[in-house]
Amino acid sequence: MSQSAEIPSPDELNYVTSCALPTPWAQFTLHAFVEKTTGKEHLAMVLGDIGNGAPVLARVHSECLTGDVLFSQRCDCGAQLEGALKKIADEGRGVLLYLRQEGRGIGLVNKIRAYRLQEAGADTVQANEQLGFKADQRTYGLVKPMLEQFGVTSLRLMTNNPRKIDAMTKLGVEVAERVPLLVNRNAFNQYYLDTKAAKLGHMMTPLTPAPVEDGAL
Ligand SMILES: Nc1nc2c(ncn2[C@@H]2O[C@H](COP(=O)(O)OP(=O)(O)OP(=O)(O)O)[C@@H](O)[C@H]2O)c(=O)[nH]1
Ligand SMILES: [Zn+2]
Repeated sequence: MSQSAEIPSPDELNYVTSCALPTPWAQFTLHAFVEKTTGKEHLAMVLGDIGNGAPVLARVHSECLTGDVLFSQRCDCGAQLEGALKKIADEGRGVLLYLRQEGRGIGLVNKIRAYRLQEAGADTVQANEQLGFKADQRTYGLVKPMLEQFGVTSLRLMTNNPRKIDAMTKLGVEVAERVPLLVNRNAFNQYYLDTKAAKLGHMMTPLTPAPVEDGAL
């Protein structure tokens, strides 16, 4: 399980350009970056004044073509993407980084291989390992220079993944608050979500409100 957070040298990432991106929930600005060594195109969707120093509502989202685009119910990615954009729109301020590390870093075709192994009985971690990969091959080093582009140093991070929070901290990006993103648990993904909680440490229990003291109401 590697989530190393090496900071790439500044010349590994090019900021290229931006455009308006109207969505059903708000009009974002879409910013394009290119990773020099791989040619991978990474994106940032920005809403409001995020460079004013206050912690920014943020989602660091890893690509999941099957969930984000093809409506797959095998995972929670598409619903998390939509939920995060809606939350940012509700607040009128925030950023979503869309990182092109499909399949926890193993790529789309290998993820489909992994799904086939899961249909034969492996869980999501075992399937990666049977293919010769670590459970999670992602890195988050690009997050720092992407956020620096917008003057952002502190996040209210929408995630259930404690290792993502650790990775941000190691990069020198403050996580001022974790905002849970619990969406779309269904019959097709409950084993996957339970495996993430059991083996990858995801926090899948809803935060309960603090108990109300007697006489407080
Ligand atoms: N290898 C593999 N990758 C998967 C599988 N299901 C989803 N993914 C990928 O996992 C990534 C999303 O990882 P998650 O652990 O769901 O989410 P996370 O971003 O780490 O955590 P959250 O912030 O709580 O959503 C995306 O890149 C998906 O393509 C699977 O069964 N096998
Ligand atoms: Zn997914």
